[in-house]
Amino acid sequence: MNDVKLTVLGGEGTGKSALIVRFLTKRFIGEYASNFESIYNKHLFLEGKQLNLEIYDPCSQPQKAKFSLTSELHWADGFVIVYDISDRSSFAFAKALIYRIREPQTSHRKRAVESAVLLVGNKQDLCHVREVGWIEGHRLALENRCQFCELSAAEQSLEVEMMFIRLIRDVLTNLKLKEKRRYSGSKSMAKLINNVFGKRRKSV
Ligand SMILES: Nc1nc2c(ncn2[C@@H]2O[C@H](COP(=O)(O)OP(=O)(O)OP(=O)(O)O)[C@@H](O)[C@H]2O)c(=O)[nH]1
Repeated sequence: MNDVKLTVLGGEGTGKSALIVRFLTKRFIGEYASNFESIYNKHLFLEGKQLNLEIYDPCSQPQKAKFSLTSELHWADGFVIVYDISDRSSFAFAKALIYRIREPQTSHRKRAVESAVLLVGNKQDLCHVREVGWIEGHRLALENRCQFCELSAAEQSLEVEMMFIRLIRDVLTNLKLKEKRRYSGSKSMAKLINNVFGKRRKSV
């Protein structure tokens, strides 16, 4: 069984818990406890594989969230970065998070392949008080090799599900790529050893 680990990050009150709960239960409750962190588990069958999905919902710690994040960055295979389309400051925060994830020393220290990231503009039902345009979100995502969508955890169950599935598919593609690189890496090492020692043996 493949393990897929996702972390949902974003500013305070952007709807991180609402999105996770919507995905897991198809329900929108309205108010969610925000003073403790949780890891949710779900078994999924996708692309012919049984998956053990873990979703980490950190409690809101705005100071910490901005620049430390070290354990989250090492734990997760993929990130959902959430902002609220009716709150510009949450977009600035999402931008800082994306830059942190894409910092060269973060993305290359441990990883052969970049983490999958999906930027979400939540609360689309509040578009009458919109402060962040669709194009801004799209551009930020494009410039940082992220997927992008706008949706409403409050009103759209299917879209929320499709958003998570999209990210999980990206994570699976990355895992395959990593496996392929590891395999071709060990193959070229074997070839190198064979060239060096094989040739020597012939000339003795
Ligand atoms: N209108 C609207 N409200 C939403 C939506 N999603 C979440 N909310 C509301 O936004 C508030 C915050 O939602 P949460 O899911 O607790 O947000 P959070 O990011 O987990 O919050 P913290 O953990 O405190 O940072 C709640 O009152 C939700 O009901 C949405 O799509 N539309």
